[in-house]
Amino acid sequence: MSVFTPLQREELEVFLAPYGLGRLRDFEGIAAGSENSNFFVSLEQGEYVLTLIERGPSQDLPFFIELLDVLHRHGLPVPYALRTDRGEALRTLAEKPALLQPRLAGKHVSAPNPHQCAEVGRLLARLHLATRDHIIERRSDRGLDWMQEEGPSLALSLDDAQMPLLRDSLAEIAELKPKLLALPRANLHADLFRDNLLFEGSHLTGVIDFYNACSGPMLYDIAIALNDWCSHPNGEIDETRSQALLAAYSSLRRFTPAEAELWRPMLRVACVRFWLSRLIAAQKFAGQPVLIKDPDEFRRMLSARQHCHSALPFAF
Ligand SMILES: Nc1ncnc2c1ncn2[C@@H]1O[C@H](COP(=O)(O)OP(=O)(O)O)[C@@H](O)[C@H]1O
Ligand SMILES: N[C@@H](CCOP(=O)(O)O)C(=O)O
Repeated sequence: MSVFTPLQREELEVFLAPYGLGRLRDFEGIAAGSENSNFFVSLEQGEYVLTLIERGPSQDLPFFIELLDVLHRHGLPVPYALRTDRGEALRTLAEKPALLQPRLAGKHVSAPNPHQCAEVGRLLARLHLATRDHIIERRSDRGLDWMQEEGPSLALSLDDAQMPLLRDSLAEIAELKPKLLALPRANLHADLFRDNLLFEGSHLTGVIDFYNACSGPMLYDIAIALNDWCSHPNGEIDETRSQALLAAYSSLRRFTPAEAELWRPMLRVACVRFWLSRLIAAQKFAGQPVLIKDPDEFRRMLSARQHCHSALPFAF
């Protein structure tokens, strides 16, 4: 699944020629992923990934290209867009916007250890430090406004046991929104899940899938990552992994008192965001051959975040 647009060898050869990376050796569609068509492409000069953008805000592609250029210049292992001999990054193939990027080494980790969580924390801090002084503005299309728009009708579709949890969380978001939006900002990955990072052992070798990247409160990015990297299956936080991630982050950027105060609510906001998007996806793609992630994972997490004791280290 997830090659929505198959490619012929001849059209790919024509597309690749202006990059000057040698002849096409081989290519294959990538089964993982759910949004775009991705291909591993082997050329004489190395290994690459070709992405055809299938859906989503294609008018925002210049934002993603610029952000990835900035992060690449700061030494982060990101899939920046390669340029042709005419300097073009964003091109067209099979009538879709197309980008060629370096193939990053490594594999996804499904059961992370504390060392890997510390790498995630350092990576996030580096991403935020690289962008906070020159933020490239992009409003998230799944931000607080979106949660407030989509949440109430989705709450009505839940059973009586689940509805109050979502309804109360939406009320908390409405109450805290001005404070949340006033937190220190930077560019965010905003989807730093396990399936968007690559590792070789405990060494982080790649961060991919920037299509949710935006500008916003850094704390939100940390909460999104921590929920996915440091939770038990029942939704409770794994304290060892969580402390490893937060300590590594704060060794590069210290947390502020406002961030410390809003940390637990922010963990809940990050749960609501993905609970809602998974509920929507489950309704929209029901019965279709599309990877549908379990919405209930975030219901359990949100429930566990009602009474969690997680705290940020070293806030001043
Ligand atoms: N630059 C890259 N280097 C190595 N692997 C990549 C790269 N980009 C994508 N992949 C692989 O392709 C898969 C799907 O990519 P992803 O960006 O998550 O797709 P989608 O946008 O469809 O969700 C990833 O899980 C990863 O295995
Ligand atoms: N990582 C997310 C999927 C990305 O979010 P989306 O809103 O762009 O679908 C998840 O695991 O739900």
